[in-house]
Amino acid sequence: MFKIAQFHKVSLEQFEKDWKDSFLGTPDEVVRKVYEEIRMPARATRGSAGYDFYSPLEFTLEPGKTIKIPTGIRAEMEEGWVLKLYPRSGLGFKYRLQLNNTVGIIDSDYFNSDNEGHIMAKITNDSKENKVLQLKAGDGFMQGIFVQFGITVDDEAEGVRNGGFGSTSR
Ligand SMILES: O=c1ccn([C@H]2C[C@H](O)[C@@H](COP(=O)(O)OP(=O)(O)OP(=O)(O)O)O2)c(=O)[nH]1
Repeated sequence: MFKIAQFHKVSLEQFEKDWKDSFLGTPDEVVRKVYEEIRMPARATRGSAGYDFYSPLEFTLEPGKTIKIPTGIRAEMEEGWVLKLYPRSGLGFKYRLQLNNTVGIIDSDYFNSDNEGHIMAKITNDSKENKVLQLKAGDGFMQGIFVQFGITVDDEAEGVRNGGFGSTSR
């Protein structure tokens, strides 16, 4: 096993900012309680590849609907590794739960961004059978897998990331 990463919580200040961006008008004390109860991602078994990410809130997602979840989590990892995010298989099977970006790519240098490398999850219930997804706070909804990658022999990338979602072409 390669022990190359560590999950952390983002700061309360960063969490409040990103939470209010998704859920405008949430009272401060509610955001603080959500923050305190954030569960760190964990593997279910010794042989599991995926770290389950747990929902910080209870929510219902009708077919066709989307939600952006600030996870409260940042991932520190060695260079040469990437954290890939996927829906939990069970929810994919039942509800065709999708990440809007199909697979979430968390770069190792996202960790030092101004937003602390706060991992966001945008998910959609893509059920074709009209199934309504209901999750409680603390339920796993997504899994993250650390993967090692290579680069080309003539690679000269030297830029420094700050942020995500198109940040490197801004
Ligand atoms: O589901 C996701 C996917 C990405 N990110 C963050 C981490 C990642 O390091 C950063 C940029 O993601 P990516 O490289 O996939 O985005 P891009 O559209 O190629 O933009 P960039 O130019 O910032 O690389 O956004 C998330 O928080 N959640």
